[in-house]
Amino acid sequence: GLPDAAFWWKERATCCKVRARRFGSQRQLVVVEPSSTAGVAVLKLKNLPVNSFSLEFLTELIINLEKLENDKTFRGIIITSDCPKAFSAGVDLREICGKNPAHYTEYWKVLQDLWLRLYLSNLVLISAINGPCAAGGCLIPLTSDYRILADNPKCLIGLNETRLGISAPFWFKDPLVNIIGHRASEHALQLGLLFPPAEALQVGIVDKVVPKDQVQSTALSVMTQWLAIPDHARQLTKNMIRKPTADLLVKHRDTDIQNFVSFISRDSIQKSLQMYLAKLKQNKD
Ligand SMILES: CCCCCCCCCC/C=C\CC(=O)SCCNC(=O)CCNC(=O)[C@H](O)C(C)(C)COP(=O)(O)OP(=O)(O)OC[C@H]1O[C@@H](n2cnc3c(N)ncnc32)[C@H](O)[C@@H]1OP(=O)(O)O
Repeated sequence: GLPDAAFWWKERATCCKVRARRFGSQRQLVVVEPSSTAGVAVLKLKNLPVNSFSLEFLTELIINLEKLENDKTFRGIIITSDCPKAFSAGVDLREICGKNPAHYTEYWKVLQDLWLRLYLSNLVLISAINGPCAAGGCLIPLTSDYRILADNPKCLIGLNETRLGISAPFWFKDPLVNIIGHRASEHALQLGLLFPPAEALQVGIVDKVVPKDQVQSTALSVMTQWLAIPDHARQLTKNMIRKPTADLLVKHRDTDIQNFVSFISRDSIQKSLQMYLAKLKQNKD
């Protein structure tokens, strides 16, 4: 069972709803549609231009995931992007640059919430990665049960944090190690590698590479295979495999937040994030 996580979810769900009311935005940043396959929802990320994780976007994402988790008609979710430029550009650098410790604390808690909600989901999660996917953006694929990447040279995927002068948190590193192994993670994380599709498949950070126009249909056919397994057996097995990794975050959330806030508040870290953001703005196509 998941008593610790269940407790956190209940408490955090209330916080999310309060936060959602605070934003009161008219923009729909997450679109949920039923698919042609019964019991399967397609969740489209739509925070233009690059699905960077703003606090508002994270909040909307968590609320939608919670609704799907609690709706017994759904057994699986395909997560994809509705932004032509990216699957996700990861953490919105404006959320972790030039703000105060209270803001960093709130932001990190919400990012942890998203990770827990995804990693311990009872539903089958398939990432249909139809665009570039960098750093924090990999949170969704790495917590999914299966990853399909579009075969396009622009569709780079990986944890490139070190290139920004920061380090991926342990709860990004652990799923990566679980998926691609210790040595490959050591290499990929230290060098901040962003893998093009063929290399991503070879190292194992994705399970399948298909032409971009087949990502969605492939996700549906893979989902059908996963849904052929009785839910209770699959869920018990998923939980058995993932619980030790999830427990590390559940048990050390507060320390992790403190570490993040003190790390991100350093002048040297702020400077290198600002430089990276400025470089992104210069390198326009
Ligand atoms: C003791 C230790 C404790 C633990 C410490 C933890 C430390 C922190 C860990 C933080 C965890 C994760 C970090 C991250 O996720 S950082 C984000 C990393 N992301 C990236 O490197 C991707 C950056 N983006 C791109 O490479 C490209 O934008 C793209 C996705 C490939 C798309 O390219 P494009 O040419 O099609 O579009 P582009 O013009 O670049 O972008 C459009 C506009 O979007 C802005 N933008 C892009 N990415 C971000 C972002 N992540 N945050 C904010 N804004 C972003 C970009 O600047 C453009 O804006 P504008 O149009 O110029 O205004």
